[in-house]
Amino acid sequence: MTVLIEAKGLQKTFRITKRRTGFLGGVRSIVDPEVRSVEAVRDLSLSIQQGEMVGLIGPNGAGKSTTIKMLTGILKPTAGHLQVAGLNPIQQRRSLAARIGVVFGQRTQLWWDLPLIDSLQLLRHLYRVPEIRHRENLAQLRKMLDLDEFIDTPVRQLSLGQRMRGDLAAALLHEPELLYLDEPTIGLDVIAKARIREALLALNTKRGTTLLLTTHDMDDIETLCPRMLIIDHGQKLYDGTVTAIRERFGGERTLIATLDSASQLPGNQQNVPILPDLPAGVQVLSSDGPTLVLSFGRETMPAHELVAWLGARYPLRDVTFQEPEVEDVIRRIYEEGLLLKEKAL
Ligand SMILES: Nc1ncnc2c1ncn2[C@@H]1O[C@H](COP(=O)(O)OP(=O)(O)OP(=O)(O)O)[C@@H](O)[C@H]1O
Repeated sequence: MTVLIEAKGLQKTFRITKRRTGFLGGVRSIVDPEVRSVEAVRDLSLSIQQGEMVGLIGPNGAGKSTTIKMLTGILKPTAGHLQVAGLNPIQQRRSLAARIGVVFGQRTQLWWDLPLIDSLQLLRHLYRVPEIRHRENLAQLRKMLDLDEFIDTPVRQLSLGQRMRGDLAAALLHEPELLYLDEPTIGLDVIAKARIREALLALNTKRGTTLLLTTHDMDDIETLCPRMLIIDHGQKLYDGTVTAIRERFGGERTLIATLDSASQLPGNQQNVPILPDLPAGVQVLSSDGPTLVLSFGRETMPAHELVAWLGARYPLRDVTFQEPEVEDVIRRIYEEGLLLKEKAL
């Protein structure tokens, strides 16, 4: 396995000059500036192998964009060691540009007034791609991203989803081995999101392209990224799978049991059924006719034991389980600072 991104103790501190108010304040700000430091990225270490698909998530201001900008050579780290594709992003920025592609969901690298095809032709010269290679590549991308229906349309007239497919094509024309995507599905409808995700998966399987994406959409992570990095306050707080984080912080699971319709359960005043001798850690949340909704902790009781307990006492017709939504788990992690607390211990 080849390591494509290697960062050790990466640090980025911005120095911001605070402006004082009023005329005299303005003069004082020039003579005696008040400087404040923002530690956007702190002691970040990570290693990404060729062919991986990694999601970078974190709340607003966590340090995601700053990290990506350092990895692409746009920003110089304040401290730490960084190698991308065997290169130093700052000292070898031009060589690195030929090996990576970048897509920003909120910005475009296409020429607004030109038909998409013209932008895709122009980029050949910017990236200095030989003509034959460019032609073959463009043909492949037209097919993979379904560009033909709008390739002759000026970029300003494209829908957001079409423009995003155009931007992806633009970033892939020089066949980068590593693609950074910043919010690739932002603002897209469900169908357009699905198309982008399909294209990214195809890119990874067919070309073996390594993907590193930042997103606030947990569906992007669930469909695309076996590995997820969570950063907050500039620190890496988690590096692992979505499943594992759900197991650690997912809290209660839900069991929906449908009993034989004839069975009657005695209820309390709020009409929530009372199940005598309910095992510890299990709670009745609600009921609707023969359907019971129970919550139970994943540590306190294995799911099959709860089904066996119910089945021994009530005529069961059907059972289904619901895991907490990853979206909710991540929201709790941010709001309650769960990983930050762990790191501080
Ligand atoms: N050029 C800059 N000058 C000063 N401070 C900056 C600069 N760029 C980012 N910051 C600060 O660094 C911190 C991290 O910002 P960054 O843009 O990396 O966060 P992010 O995780 O990408 O956020 P979002 O999800 O909102 O895009 C923030 O406090 C931000 O205000």
